[in-house]
Amino acid sequence: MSSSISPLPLFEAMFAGLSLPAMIVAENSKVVATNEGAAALFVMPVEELIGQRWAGLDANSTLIRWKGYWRRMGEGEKLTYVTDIETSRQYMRPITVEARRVTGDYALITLADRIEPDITDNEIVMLAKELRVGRWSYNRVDGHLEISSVCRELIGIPDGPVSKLEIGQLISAKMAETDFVKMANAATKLLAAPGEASLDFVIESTERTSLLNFVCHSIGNELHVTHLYGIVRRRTRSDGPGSDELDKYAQLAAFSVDQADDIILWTQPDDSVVYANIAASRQLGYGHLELQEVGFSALVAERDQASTDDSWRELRQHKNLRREYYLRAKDGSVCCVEASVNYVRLGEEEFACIIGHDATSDKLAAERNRLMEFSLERADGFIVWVRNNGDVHSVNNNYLEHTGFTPRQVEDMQIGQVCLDANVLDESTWDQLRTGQSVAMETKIHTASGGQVPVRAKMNYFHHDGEELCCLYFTDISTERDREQQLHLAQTALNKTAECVLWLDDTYRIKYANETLRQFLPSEMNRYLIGRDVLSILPGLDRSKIEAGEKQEFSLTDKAGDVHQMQLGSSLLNHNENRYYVLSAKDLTAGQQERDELESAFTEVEVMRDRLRDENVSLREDNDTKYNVNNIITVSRKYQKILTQVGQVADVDTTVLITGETGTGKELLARAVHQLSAREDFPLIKVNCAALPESLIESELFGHEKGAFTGAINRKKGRFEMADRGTIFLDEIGELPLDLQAKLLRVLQEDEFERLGGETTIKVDVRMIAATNRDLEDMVRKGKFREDLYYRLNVFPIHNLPLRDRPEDIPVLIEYFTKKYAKRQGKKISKISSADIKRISTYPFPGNIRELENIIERSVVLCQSDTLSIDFVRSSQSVTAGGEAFLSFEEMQRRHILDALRMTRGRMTGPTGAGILLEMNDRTLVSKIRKLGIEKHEYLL
Ligand SMILES: Nc1ncnc2c1ncn2[C@@H]1O[C@H](COP(=O)(O)OP(=O)(O)OP(=O)(O)O)[C@@H](O)[C@H]1O
Repeated sequence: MSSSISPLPLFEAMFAGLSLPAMIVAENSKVVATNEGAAALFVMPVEELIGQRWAGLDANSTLIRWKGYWRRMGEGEKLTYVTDIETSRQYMRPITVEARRVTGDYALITLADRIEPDITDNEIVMLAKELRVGRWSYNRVDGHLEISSVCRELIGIPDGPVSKLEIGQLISAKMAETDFVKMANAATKLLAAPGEASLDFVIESTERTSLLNFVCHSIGNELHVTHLYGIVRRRTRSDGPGSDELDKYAQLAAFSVDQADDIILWTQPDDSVVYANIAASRQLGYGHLELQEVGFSALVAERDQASTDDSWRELRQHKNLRREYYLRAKDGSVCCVEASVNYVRLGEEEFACIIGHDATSDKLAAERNRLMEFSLERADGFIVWVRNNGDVHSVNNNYLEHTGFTPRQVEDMQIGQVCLDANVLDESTWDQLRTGQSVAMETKIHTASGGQVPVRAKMNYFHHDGEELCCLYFTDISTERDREQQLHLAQTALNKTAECVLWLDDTYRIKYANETLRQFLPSEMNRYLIGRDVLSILPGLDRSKIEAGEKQEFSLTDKAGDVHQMQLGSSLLNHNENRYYVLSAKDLTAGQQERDELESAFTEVEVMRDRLRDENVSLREDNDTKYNVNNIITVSRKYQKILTQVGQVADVDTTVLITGETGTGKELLARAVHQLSAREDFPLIKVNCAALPESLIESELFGHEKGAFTGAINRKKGRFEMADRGTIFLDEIGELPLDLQAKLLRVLQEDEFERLGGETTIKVDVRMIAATNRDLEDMVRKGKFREDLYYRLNVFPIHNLPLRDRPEDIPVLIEYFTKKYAKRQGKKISKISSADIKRISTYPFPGNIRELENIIERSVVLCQSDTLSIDFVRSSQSVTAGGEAFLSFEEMQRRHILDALRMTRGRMTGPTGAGILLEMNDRTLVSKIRKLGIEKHEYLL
């Protein structure tokens, strides 16, 4: 240091060796001394500076301003301000000035270059930013925490003041639990004693996931750690102790495993868990360290050391296994994990690396799907899924089975080919479906054979795989419709019958009353009829007779006050495990009315006859369907009563006994009962008891086991078994041998029997209808028919009328049979000779409708024109053997048998019977007599 003037001797000593730029300035602002530091700032020698005015060197000052500073310094104030000085190179240099008075006449000015510290600070910040290194420090003594902006950015801490607690919460939310535990452990160690730590962790944010490196130092004195500081930076290629490629891949692998969606667990033969990734910790609800503590056996239900050893043995052998584990989470819930278990050996150590995924929801979904499929394929309904352009998407099996379409045909189908109503799925229906409502309607669906099935359709909307679908669920309502119709017919018949019909329950309360009865009763009584005790309506009735099924007479006063004498019959019905009494009462005083009705029926017949007589009347196009129930043709009012009985009994499971002469249509009635019953969809099995050889009847009815008798080479089902759930029709029941009558009775009573040669008891659910043209009551009296069986069969008797008692049916039957046989024989017959109809109508028809049918069939065969002449001559009794007409073979047999019967006084069988005379087996003769329609009155005259 050098100076020209040295006003103060201390000056040299003060400035010696100081690099701090300084100068002594007098009150007049002249520099009286300075040093090398100051000279360096001004880039000029010390000598040049001395003598210059400070107010001039300070580029922003003037003498006046200097005077002002001087005065303020005189009041003891130290002045600090920033300004610029002009260097010898004429650059302005920013500096910070500190000035204070050192004596009365001088001031000491020290100068600091503002460029260098700013540059250094900025350089550090720039570097930190560039390298993405964040600084942080924590002063434990005063609690001050400082976090640099880079550090905040890397971790995701918002700007502004944050507390330690907030930082802890923020970090734990963004960090995997395993990492957070690692970091907390490191911090605990560093707070206990000075040291350093470096660890990697993953920060997850919505924008990205970053792998960061955290370096921390702690310093302090002998007593405690006072400071923690460190950096946070992004993990880069050159970071960490191993900076080679291997290390990079190891870190990437570790990261991937940690973050994988699959559950990854590494276990060892002692069932310890050495590693669990984030997904495993999260799924099982255990922290990383907790999992290591509890071990694998605590997670797997029913696992003990023996089963662990077995698993390890298997794993060592196969190296890779597929397993399904039910893992128990910390909260007790169980999840199903489908895993691949891999065997890994590192040196001496063995590991099982379990990689699996939570299959609980998959399993539930798969199970639900299986159940859905199962239900759909077994659904009674037909299911069709349709796209919103009308294309069929898919159908269920039931649809294919019932419509007969093949899956291939269905692929190209449109809704219009599925159901009759092509607009069933129009835009407005789709709109309605989209709101979540289901739409229902009745329509018909097409079958592959061109038929149509009436259905009820229910439509529902659903969205599947980005596609709009409508699920149409069709229910077949054809049986429902038929049944409704049948029910309607039966009810109408019941209401139209001339008899009053009542059903009572077993406490004699009225369950049903038909219209005919209601006509008698005053309206207020009608209103409350159902549920009332029958005696309160018909007080004259005798309960005990109802119970015994005996006939009784009582008087009934009608609403007009007229008294009617009624005859009542009753029968007991068992239906659906309930007992009912069916009462029917006939108005005996209504004889006149009946005669009137008969007369009007005759008039009707007369009209019809007239029409036919009216010169070869044309055949009508259709039979009057009003009288056509299951092909039973009649216009007779008397016959209507029989049909009413059929309607009454059809739907109750009662045994029916149909009696009547041969050929009157007993079998037809039996079929009608079956068809109108709920058993209609099951078989009606007919057994002709007269036509079976005696030795085979038993095996026919009840079946036989293999080897039961010679010729029984196979096991065979009997008719009763075949009729299970349906109806068995025992025709000619009067011909059943006595021993079989006993067996039949057992079936009737207990619904069970054994096969011939068999020991197993077979149970069946069969409804029985029996028919006979014999007088069973008479047979009972003569001991030829079991009385108990007779009562059992006679629960609901229907007596069929001979044709001669309903001659009004003859013309319509002729018409019916003519059409039937003309069609069958491919003939065109449009008229019938009216003279012939007149002639034949007086014939007594011992063979009844069958005989008439045969006559018409034969006439149609012989018919050569469009007008039918009835070939009546050959059947007529008026033709004698010696007459011009040649007798038919049948008629000749008939007469021959009649002659034999007359000779034996009607005895058919046995040593003095007609069978011996005719050299015919008794059974064949009986059957023949019946077939030919030979009646008692013909030979017992
Ligand atoms: N009302 C009717 N309408 C049309 N056809 C009838 C009618 N009644 C009977 N038939 C016909 O007459 C023939 C004889 O009827 P069915 O066999 O039912 O009589 P059946 O009384 O059972 O005779 P059998 O006692 O000899 O067994 C059958 O072809 C039947 O179709």
